[in-house]
Amino acid sequence: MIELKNVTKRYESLTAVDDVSFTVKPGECFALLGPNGAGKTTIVKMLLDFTRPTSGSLSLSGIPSTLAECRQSVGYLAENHHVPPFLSGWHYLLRCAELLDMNRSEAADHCRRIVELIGMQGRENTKVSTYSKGMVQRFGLGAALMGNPKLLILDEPTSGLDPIGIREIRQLLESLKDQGMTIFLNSHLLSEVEKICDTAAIINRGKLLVKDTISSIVKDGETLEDVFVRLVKG
Ligand SMILES: Nc1ncnc2c1ncn2[C@@H]1O[C@H](COP(=O)(O)OP(=O)(O)OP(=O)(O)O)[C@@H](O)[C@H]1O
Repeated sequence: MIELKNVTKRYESLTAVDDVSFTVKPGECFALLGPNGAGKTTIVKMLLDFTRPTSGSLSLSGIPSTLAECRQSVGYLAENHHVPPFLSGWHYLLRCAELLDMNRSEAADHCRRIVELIGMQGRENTKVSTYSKGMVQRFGLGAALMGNPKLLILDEPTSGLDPIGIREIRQLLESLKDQGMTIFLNSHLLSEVEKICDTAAIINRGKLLVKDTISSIVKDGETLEDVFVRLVKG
């Protein structure tokens, strides 16, 4: 589903991503982990073609990341995604659907399905300004799901959320995963990653330290946080 082959990204003298290769298979729930400045967002930006690698290549569903068609089945939720507070959640989703060239009645049918998927039935008609951060994030995820993606790319989906909001997003991601969605997420919340994800990669200063199943990375008696600290501190 996702393949990085010897990807390097330099910003002048800084090597933000250094010869990174890994794959994420269809149906996998994958977390890209690393300390601040490790290169996680730079990898996401290259997958979305917001920036291009200095060398190496990235592909989605076998199609190079530089070609727009590779993102036809991709939903993306940026870190600190903004949902206009003066709209209702329903109107926000409806606007997103209309941007996808659906007519009003198709858009309404589709949005009803999305509202159900994100578990916001009964709350969709109140203004976003009255929502908790977890609810706002659910609507952000709803927008990312609008084009019926097969792959979701989420940059820090639980950033700034309280434990209840974090749990809401986890439950939503678990249900999407059960429906066969491939999920690629950047996160600092290692305990959450351990609960949701099948596989993870840890990068530090642009270099890949490990990419494997969580069960292979985390040995008996350890947590993902223990492994993370051990590998990153070297
Ligand atoms: N446009 C840019 N120009 C110059 N340097 C950049 C640019 N974008 C990122 N960097 C640098 O590249 C490195 C990797 O940044 P990146 O944002 O990918 O890290 P990150 O792992 O996502 O960090 P965080 O967890 O803090 O979001 C950092 O040193 C950052 O300062």
